[in-house]
Amino acid sequence: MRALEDDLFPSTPGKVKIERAGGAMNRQLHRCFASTSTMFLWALFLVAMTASYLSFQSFVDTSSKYFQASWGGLHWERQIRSSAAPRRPPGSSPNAGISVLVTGAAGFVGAHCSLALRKRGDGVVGIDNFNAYYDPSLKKARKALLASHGVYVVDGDINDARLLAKLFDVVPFTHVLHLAAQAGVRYAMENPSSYVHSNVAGLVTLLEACKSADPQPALVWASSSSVYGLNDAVPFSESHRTDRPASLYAATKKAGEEITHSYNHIYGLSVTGLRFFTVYGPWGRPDMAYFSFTRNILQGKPITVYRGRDHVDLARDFTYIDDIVKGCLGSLDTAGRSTGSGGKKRGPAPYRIFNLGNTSPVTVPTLVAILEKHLRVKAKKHVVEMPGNGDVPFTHANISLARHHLGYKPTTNLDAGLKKFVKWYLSYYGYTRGSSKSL
Ligand SMILES: O=C(O)[C@H]1O[C@H](OP(=O)(O)OP(=O)(O)OC[C@H]2O[C@@H](n3ccc(=O)[nH]c3=O)[C@H](O)[C@@H]2O)[C@H](O)[C@@H](O)[C@@H]1O
Repeated sequence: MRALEDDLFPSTPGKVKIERAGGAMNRQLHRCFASTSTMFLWALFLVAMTASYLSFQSFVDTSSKYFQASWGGLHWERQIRSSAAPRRPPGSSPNAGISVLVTGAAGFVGAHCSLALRKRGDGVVGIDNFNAYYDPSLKKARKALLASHGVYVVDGDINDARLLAKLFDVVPFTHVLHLAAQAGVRYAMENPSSYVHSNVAGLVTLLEACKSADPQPALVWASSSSVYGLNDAVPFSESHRTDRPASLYAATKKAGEEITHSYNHIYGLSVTGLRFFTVYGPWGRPDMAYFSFTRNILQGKPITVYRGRDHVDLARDFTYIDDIVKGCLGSLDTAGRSTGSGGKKRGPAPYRIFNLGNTSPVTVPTLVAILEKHLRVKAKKHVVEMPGNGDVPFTHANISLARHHLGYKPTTNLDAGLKKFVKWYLSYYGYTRGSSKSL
């Protein structure tokens, strides 16, 4: 047995060695195990530390976001309520007065409409994201002008569903005048996603808030003459084709018309879409031709005048801001009620589309000649073929429908309107006739 044992487990130095080696190995394994478990504990400790650090960071982030948020809090809510309260002049009906949420209130048309609504005693709350598409200081100046008339403009984005829900929570708005958008026909080739972000995603976020609000507001919003695209039947009438947009900008505005229709159909939201025709005037948009031409002419810089095929001048149905404001307010006043509440439709609601134009197109060279006259400076014109950038050769509005339903009747021609614009421009940018900055 022993021999067998010795055979099987020979008492050899090797065995002894093995035994010794096994003991050393055990000790090593033990040590190794001990150090592994120490390492494991350390790792656990580190993971726990990292996790608690991260959750502390996220707490700090969340709370600092909360504390830094430009909206929220009791004081903010008081400002919103006060701005939204109609203040009809003494003697008028106590029930009169609507409460309007104006998106894009620090924009050109938004600021003018907000002011006009406030002046006639309606409640107005604005929202604007003050983006840098053009000089935000002009938007801030418009905001300051509105503030001096008691209109509060929230610094926020229409894509912020929480902010919109909060606004509808604080105020039962009767109307939404939706003017926030990524504007500009040619910029769509440079920054296409900004058009989808504001004109499609932002619109849907706003519609979701409107449809869920109780009461549901009536919506009036800015579409565009650009939806007529390649349509060449003139003057452009609401019954004409709008399925051939010439630019992404136009396509997003056309999409907006379809999207608002679906919300009207499903949720009973009252919708009025307004197709604006090249709106201009004081406090205007620096990216538009009349504005940038004025700046360049005054600075002695050349202007680029596009010309259509076969040397035909481009023409626009330029529409003065005061006429557009009347069309917007007329739309708010005649918008039927939304029928739904809390996201449920209770019956059919109005869906309307109107052209808001001037009905007398003017060529771009004539626009330049009028500016030269009012500025008393000759322009350095650089005439080039119209690049394929989404521009259409002309626009011309038929406004019969708006005249009939809104009492819309434009009264300012391009010469009179540009005279007012130039007066504002010179004063706003500090030009005085005869001074060093003079004409
Ligand atoms: O009516 C509309 O739907 C659109 O009107 C304007 O678009 P647009 O008519 O292109 O206005 P401008 O950018 O002021 O251009 C007016 C005319 O001047 C021309 N132009 C523009 C810029 C320039 O450097 N040179 C030039 O000849 C354009 O081709 C166009 O014929 C607005 O910019 C859009 O936001 C709006 O939706």
